Amino acid sequence: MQEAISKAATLVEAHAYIREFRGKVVVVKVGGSIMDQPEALGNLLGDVSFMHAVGMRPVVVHGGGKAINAAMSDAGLDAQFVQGRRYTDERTLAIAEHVLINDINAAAVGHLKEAGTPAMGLHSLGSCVVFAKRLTLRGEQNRRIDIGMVGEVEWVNTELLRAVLDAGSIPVIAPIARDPAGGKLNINADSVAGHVAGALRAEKFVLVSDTHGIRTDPDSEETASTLTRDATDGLIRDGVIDGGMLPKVEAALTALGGGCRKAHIVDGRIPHALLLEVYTEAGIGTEIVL
Ligand SMILES: Nc1ncnc2c1ncn2[C@@H]1O[C@H](COP(=O)(O)OP(=O)(O)O)[C@@H](O)[C@H]1O
Ligand SMILES: CC(=O)N[C@@H](CCC(=O)OP(=O)(O)O)C(=O)O
Repeated sequence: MQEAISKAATLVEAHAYIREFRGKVVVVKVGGSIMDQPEALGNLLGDVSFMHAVGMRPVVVHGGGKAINAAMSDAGLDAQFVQGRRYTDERTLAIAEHVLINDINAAAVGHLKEAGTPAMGLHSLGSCVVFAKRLTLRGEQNRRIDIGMVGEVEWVNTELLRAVLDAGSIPVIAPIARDPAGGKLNINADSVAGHVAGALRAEKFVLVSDTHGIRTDPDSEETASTLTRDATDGLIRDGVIDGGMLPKVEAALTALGGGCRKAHIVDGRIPHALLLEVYTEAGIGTEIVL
């Protein structure tokens, strides 16, 4: 009986948030890191379906870095990353596009549809909503680093995204962009998601990854519940935030700078991490604030 009563209390707690967030856009970035667990993607998209059912307007942006690594290894190619971005030559781009769109995007749309939720894949092999120019990274002494066919977002087609949302469907975006000449560029999925969240002025931007949040100490697993831009700058300088966390922090700041209200990094290995973040008082993970 006590268990049943506490379930009802959870529903009552969620009710206030359901009302607050009805009609609001939430951009959910699903990291490739959680796709190792066979059930994880389906479970997470089950939560996204729940959000849709209670009136939010979710937009999904997915990665797939680990699956691209595996496909590159099968093709005899070594994966190389610079500042969290994959060095991308023509063969790598073709592999990334295939894995991201034919495998992961199709699976994500399939999971949502199976859960009875309308969803539409938006990507470079169909209706693309992300347009980019070539990214130049800077290294020591401001030296230019060429990482090949990698893009930085210039423009997001919010009109098409809003049309899909208005039709009651969930846009599912893969991180390959088109450039002005009609070519294609590989983009880190966090960066795509940050620009989408900013351009849509989303209520929330949730990056779902394989860490409890952002570690603030190299010798401990402890993570911060909130971090300011200045604090993240310091942690990047000290090397505590590095690798795959760099584009996440940058994406959160891009989203907030564009007018998104809140940005969080949560652990997709925790069941229902997304629902805990959005619909309970406690929240989880790390919130980044300006
Ligand atoms: N300060 C930090 N706190 C947490 N994770 C960090 C930090 N710095 C680097 N990382 C790394 O970032 C990884 C998440 O990035 P990534 O592997 O690209 O995930 P995803 O596939 O979800 O985008 C973590 O697993 C961790 O190894
Ligand atoms: C340029 C670049 O790095 N693109 C990424 C796109 C996928 C991605 O970002 O996947 P995760 O979210 O799983 O890391 C890549 O090729 O891995």
